[in-house]
Amino acid sequence: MELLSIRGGRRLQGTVTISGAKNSAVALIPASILGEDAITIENLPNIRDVGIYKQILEQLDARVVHNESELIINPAKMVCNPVNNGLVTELRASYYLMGAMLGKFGESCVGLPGGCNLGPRPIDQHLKGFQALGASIEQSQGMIYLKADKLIGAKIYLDVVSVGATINIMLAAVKAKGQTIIENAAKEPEIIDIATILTSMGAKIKGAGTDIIKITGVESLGGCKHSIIPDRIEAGTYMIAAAATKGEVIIDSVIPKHLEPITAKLREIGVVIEEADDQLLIRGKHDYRAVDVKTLPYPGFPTDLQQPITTLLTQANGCSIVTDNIYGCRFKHIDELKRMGANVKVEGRSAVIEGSTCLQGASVRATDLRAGAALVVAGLCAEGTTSISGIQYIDRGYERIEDKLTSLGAEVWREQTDEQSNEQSNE
Ligand SMILES: CC(=O)N[C@H]1[C@@H](OP(=O)(O)OP(=O)(O)OC[C@H]2O[C@@H](n3ccc(=O)[nH]c3=O)[C@H](O)[C@@H]2O)O[C@H](CO)[C@@H](O)[C@@H]1O
Ligand SMILES: C=C(OP(=O)(O)O)C(=O)O
Repeated sequence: MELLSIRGGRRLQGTVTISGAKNSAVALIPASILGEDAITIENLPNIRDVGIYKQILEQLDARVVHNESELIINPAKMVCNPVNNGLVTELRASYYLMGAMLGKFGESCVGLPGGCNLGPRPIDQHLKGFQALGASIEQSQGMIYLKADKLIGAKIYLDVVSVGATINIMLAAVKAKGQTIIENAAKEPEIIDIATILTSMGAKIKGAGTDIIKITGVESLGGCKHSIIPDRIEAGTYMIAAAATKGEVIIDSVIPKHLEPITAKLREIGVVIEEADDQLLIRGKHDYRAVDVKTLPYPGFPTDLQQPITTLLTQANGCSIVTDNIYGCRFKHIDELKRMGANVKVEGRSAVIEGSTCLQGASVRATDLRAGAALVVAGLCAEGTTSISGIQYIDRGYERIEDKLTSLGAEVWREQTDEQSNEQSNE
């Protein structure tokens, strides 16, 4: 079993460069199959989810060339086979193959997605969108089969604001006949990123980043070159880690606007933050205030940072309440934080944190990606050594985490133990 071990208590200092966004990368890759020509994706994060997507496309006979942070995808010879192997359950974003293959071939047969187990994660809004565009839907043995003789633009009102459904419907609609209108669309920066690549390929999309997106279908799409936006969740994680260790860190290559919900909350806690063009300077303090955090769709506070900020709030004086309005069960990290001495209890969809606590190193288990991030932050500010198992989850979304932290002065290393992992799959 592989462990990530951290000897805590060191202030993080220096500069960390943020990679391209995971949640963009895993949508840009399937978006690339919609064109007739090759697509080049730059600023690609070197993370596990990207590696898995690359394998899935290769199994469908797309030509994929990967050079460090660049991916070239040529879908010319791609085939419309069922995608039913274990790979689709390794990540959430495999659901984008449904929309992308439906848009490209008029049909798709894809297994139900995996991704972090955060409680129920239905895809009913994706399916409602495909159906509105004219697709028939059959579900059997964990596979969703979609087919449309012709996709025709439609007006689709999403019952819940969903990142995945918004992007998936865009992918299916860019080549549909006529106009598609997505109402109550998600507004995350990653949605704009996907609209940008599709537009560069020749699609007609208006309103991405607002809650009404209008897509006018085109006959065909071509190739282009696209650079992925910075990962606001990776950036937020390093901002929180810098604050938790009372460090002084420059978060480089970011879009500060995308980080506003996080910057505002950290300032409320007492962290000093200075903004420059594409950098943020985080200056930690010794005294933090307890605050309440409520996750919401963008531009609200992101659910993907709910777990790491819970760790930071163990270092604040008083009682903080962190409520997850997106995933009410996203609290598997709490039992692990308790092993490290945190005084936290879960009440419904909230974590109630009494601080401040001097965390103690322990052996803990990452049960999902951001639970892993929360435990890394805890390990960095704890006394003694913390050993985290389940690091395949952390590797889903953080590029070279131990190198980046080491360059900031942390003592972090990977190690193999003889112990067998009793990890189940993501599901
Ligand atoms: C690959 C990717 O981009 N993952 C992100 C994406 O996940 P994902 O796309 O799965 O999340 P959604 O935005 O779709 O989910 C938001 C909420 O809507 C619900 N819902 C969603 C779809 C649906 O058809 N029916 C339904 O009820 C979900 O259960 C959840 O409560 O957005 C989440 C919310 O910001 C992030 O945590 C994930 O990191
Ligand atoms: C929940 C996450 O990812 P996914 O949707 O890919 O499981 C995440 O990035 O925190």
